[in-house]
Amino acid sequence: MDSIRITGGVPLNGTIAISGAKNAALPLMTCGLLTDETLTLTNAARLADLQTMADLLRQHGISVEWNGRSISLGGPITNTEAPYDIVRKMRASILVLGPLLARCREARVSLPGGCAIGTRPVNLHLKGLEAMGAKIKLDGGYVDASAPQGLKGATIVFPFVSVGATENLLMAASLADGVTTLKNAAREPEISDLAHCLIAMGAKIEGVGTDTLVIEGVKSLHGAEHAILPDRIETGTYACAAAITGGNLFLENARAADLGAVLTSLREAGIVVTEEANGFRVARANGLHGVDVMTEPFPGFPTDMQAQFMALMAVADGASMITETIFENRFMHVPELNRMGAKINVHGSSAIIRGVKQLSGAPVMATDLRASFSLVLAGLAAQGETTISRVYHLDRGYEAVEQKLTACGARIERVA
Ligand SMILES: CC(=O)N[C@H]1[C@@H](OP(=O)(O)OP(=O)(O)OC[C@H]2O[C@@H](n3ccc(=O)[nH]c3=O)[C@H](O)[C@@H]2O)O[C@H](CO)[C@@H](O)[C@@H]1O
Ligand SMILES: C=C(OP(=O)(O)O)C(=O)O
Repeated sequence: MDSIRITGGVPLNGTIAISGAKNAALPLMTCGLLTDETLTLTNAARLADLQTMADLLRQHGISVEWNGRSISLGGPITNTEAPYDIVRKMRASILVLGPLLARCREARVSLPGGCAIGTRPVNLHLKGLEAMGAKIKLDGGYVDASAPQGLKGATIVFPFVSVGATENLLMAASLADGVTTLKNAAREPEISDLAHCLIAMGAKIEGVGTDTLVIEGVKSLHGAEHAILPDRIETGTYACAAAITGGNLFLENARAADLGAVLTSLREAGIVVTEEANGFRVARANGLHGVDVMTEPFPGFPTDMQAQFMALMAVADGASMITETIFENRFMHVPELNRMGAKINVHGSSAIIRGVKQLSGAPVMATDLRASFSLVLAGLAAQGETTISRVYHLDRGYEAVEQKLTACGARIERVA
């Protein structure tokens, strides 16, 4: 298993090109199940999770061809089962359920199970599909779903915001018979990106970007070409890298509008963020102050930025409180940051961080994707050497980490 070794203490300076978003690419790839014609996605990052999704789609009979940064997907579907061996690697695999059911009127998809950050049930996905006429049984760890007469439009009011359930039902509704209304839908930029791709494929969707999506089902969808939006979480992560090292980074392709709450918190902490053509610049001018944040659905502060922001707060002047409201167990990075000299206490869903002057390098272990990068950030700022093991978590969602950071002055290498 690979590890990453970092010798900290170098301010990062230069340009980092932001890749296409993992969390947009995964649902977009499942749109390949909605038509036999070719769907081409450009600006795709080379990430382990996209490879896993490619493996899953191939298992359904879809051809998946990479050409540089483009992925071309083409039908027909020959198998409607999503097996445990692939689904267990990546929870986003559940996103094949809606498209398979809408297209083939049946699907058997392994239940994804929990993960390091929480139990993560899929009840909202299943209830929504049932409201659209699907019959669902749980059998041997699998969701057995069928809709012999096809899916029907329905009004679905989500009791709380779910990104994945909104995506699954948005795709299913695009091919259902009649009008579907999704209320209290997620408003993440990745949902709008998915809606724009579906519209390019011939779907009829209104309310894009709002919490009410109205979808008039069509008989069939056609091929299209769609550019995946830049990764707002990768952007926020490298913004924290500039801030924590006292550096100055231009984040190329980054979209400030997708990062409102993160940039507000960075500015409150004393970080200078300046919009420029085709991106923005993040620099630490003077101090770094502790600020409180609470994770919330978009447009609030994203849970996927919580661990990285905590690493930054670990070296801020004064105390801060970070409250996690989305996942019940997303503080696995705390003991590892504390091993590097941070002073963080967890009380229920909040962490109290007392900033320290300096972290010190240590061997630490990555527990999930964003927790991994919080340790990279801590390592970049720490005195001495940090070795992070289990970096396969990092490879799920960050492209070319060592190359991007080395080009800006970091001393970081992968050790096989
Ligand atoms: C591939 C992808 O895009 N992943 C993102 C997606 O995950 P994902 O789509 O899994 O996250 P959701 O928005 O669905 O989850 C939000 C909360 O709702 C709960 N829940 C969700 C569905 C359900 O049927 N029942 C239920 O109880 C979850 O356990 C969680 O506590 O959004 C999360 C929240 O922004 C991000 O952290 C993930 O990076
Ligand atoms: C939690 C994440 O991803 P996933 O939903 O795929 O586990 C993430 O991207 O931070």
